[in-house]
Amino acid sequence: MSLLNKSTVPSRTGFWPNNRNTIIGIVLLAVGILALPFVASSSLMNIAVFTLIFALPAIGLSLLMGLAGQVSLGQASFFAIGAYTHAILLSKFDMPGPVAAIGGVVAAMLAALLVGLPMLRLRGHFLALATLGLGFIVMIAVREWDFTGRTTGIYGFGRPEVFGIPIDNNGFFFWFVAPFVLIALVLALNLTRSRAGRALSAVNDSELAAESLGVNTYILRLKVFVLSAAFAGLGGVFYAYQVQIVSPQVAEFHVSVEILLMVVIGGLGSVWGAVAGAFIVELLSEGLRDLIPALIPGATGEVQLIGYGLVLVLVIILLPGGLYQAVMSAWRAIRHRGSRVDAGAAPSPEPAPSAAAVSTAPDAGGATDAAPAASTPDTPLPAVSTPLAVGEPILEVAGLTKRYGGVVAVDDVGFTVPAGKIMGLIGPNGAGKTTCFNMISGAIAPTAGTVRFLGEEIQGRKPHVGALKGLTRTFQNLQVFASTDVVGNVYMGRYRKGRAGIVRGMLGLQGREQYAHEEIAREVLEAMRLGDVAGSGASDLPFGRQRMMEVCRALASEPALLLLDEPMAGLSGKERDMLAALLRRLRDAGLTIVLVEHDVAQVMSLADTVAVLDDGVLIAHGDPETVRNDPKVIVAYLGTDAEEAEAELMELEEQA
Ligand SMILES: Nc1ncnc2c1ncn2[C@@H]1O[C@H](COP(=O)(O)OP(=O)(O)OP(=O)(O)O)[C@@H](O)[C@H]1O
Repeated sequence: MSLLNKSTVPSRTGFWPNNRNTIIGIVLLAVGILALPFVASSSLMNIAVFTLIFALPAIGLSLLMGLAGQVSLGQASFFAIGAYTHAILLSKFDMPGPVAAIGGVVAAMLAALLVGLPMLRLRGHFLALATLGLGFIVMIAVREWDFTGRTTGIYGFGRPEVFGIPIDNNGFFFWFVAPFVLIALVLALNLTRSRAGRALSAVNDSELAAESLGVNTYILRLKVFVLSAAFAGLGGVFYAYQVQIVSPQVAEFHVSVEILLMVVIGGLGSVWGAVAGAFIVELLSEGLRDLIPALIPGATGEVQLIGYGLVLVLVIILLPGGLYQAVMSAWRAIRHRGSRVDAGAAPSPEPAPSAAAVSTAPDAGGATDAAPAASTPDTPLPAVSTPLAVGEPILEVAGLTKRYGGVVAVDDVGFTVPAGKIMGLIGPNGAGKTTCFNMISGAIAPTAGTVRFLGEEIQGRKPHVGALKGLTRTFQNLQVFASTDVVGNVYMGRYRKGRAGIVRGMLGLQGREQYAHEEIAREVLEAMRLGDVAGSGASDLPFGRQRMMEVCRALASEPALLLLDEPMAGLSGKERDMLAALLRRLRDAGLTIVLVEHDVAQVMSLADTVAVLDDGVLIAHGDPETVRNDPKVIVAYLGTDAEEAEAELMELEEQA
């Protein structure tokens, strides 16, 4: 079983991990680790051992902060829990080393579960505060509790042995820890590139969009928090072995700051960076230990913390992306220079237009002159799921109400959407259309009323509940996953169709599934004429193309019900026509669509039924012809003067 992602299905563009580079990196690191004890001085060996020990909690924190976007100020508490549990199991319960080590890791994970269960439901910086609090609780508890040896700590346990050989010098210990760090590194790298890792990044970019594609953000964050604690606990186990005494010092706040510094110096989100950061902080710590007493006679640990603080501030100001950013910039500069030299030596025949050039074409909507591909019946159509026969009720909304204080945004709205049909939801600005969508999709909870999707009540449930059953949406205010490219965004649409979780992701056992989903994402992009920008950064696209990309992302999920919130806003005329043609074809293929749109002419020509909201109230619902001629709609939607409104309607009809 390989620990690296592997698949017999190749990725066409390197969207998925470049295993070759990872393997080269790991092999170089392993060779360095093997050689170091032969060449390093004893002080360098000491730094190297602590680098490996602290690389473990740093890797864990980099997953939590860089990938999941959750700040923890208490990584030292999980490190300490791992160290104390291990030491106690060894010294007080005479447990074998491996069992005590597993005990240390499990105890750290359980503590994380206890803290994470309530805290990860909250948004913002609550986790940072909770972990800070946990850090103080652990520190005070171990200092005051007889069982943990109060200020003296736990000591008197043996060193590890491998095949009867005691690991009793720095060189051996370094080799003893190294395989665990290498494995942790590979597992973490695999995770960042896996379905779960991509989902975590997506949650970090837009929690709402990720939820709306089926990601259970709470559970995913909780899992990565517990995983991060497991890495920290393992680091604590090795620390206990190396130092041979576990005292309250290990749980102090400055240890958490050190680990945080490692991750920030290395570059948030870069697993390699966390290891490099661990080395730099250990060097720095050694340097500050000598430098600070020389500068300030009698200075102790607290002053060292000021040194860390200064470095942290400097890194954040001067190099916010850390070492990772610096190395990547240097690498890009070298490659750029290399390609310039090549170009000067031998001019290439016909340079292909770059994706970036395509994406930044002057046409704001990104439209091209060629005939819209998706409007022709022979162009491929994204798959849809059709759980019901055409005409059966797929979405039933009753008494839906949303109050914001005195404002009634949506007032007792009810309608039924039949499967395989398009329903237009129109109304003047502020009528309550988006609020309705938000309640149907689960983005907000209604004050009253019910939403039934495929016969199940989903009102007040998180968006992933409906999404997993096939309810997908787009957003009026675009929700782009800015940290990835266009195909990466559309791949996330496939989330509900995937199965691989965190463990499979870490073990790299999901390549086939990933590549298959990537292929589907590309096919959807091709069908929507976005294939040329598949590799471009999502946030580099012009507005109109970002909107189309969101539609692609929703379609990639093979929805049964698609909620489109103003999908035509910002699109060029040709793109609107293309989208309208595509929606018709999707409807004919069995997809149910609810469309909020200000382009009334398009809605009237597209929709099978139209519902009209005005001031939160449903004032009309029926076929387009009836709705168009409804006096309430004419007055409420187009103005108070009925004659003028009639004239405008005629104009719209002509346009349609
Ligand atoms: N979070 C909120 N707090 C208070 N009022 C809100 C909130 N969200 C929406 N509203 C109000 O609810 C009403 C309906 O807003 P909503 O955005 O649903 O309308 P809309 O029909 O989608 O408008 P538009 O076509 O301009 O997007 C508006 O009066 C709006 O100001």
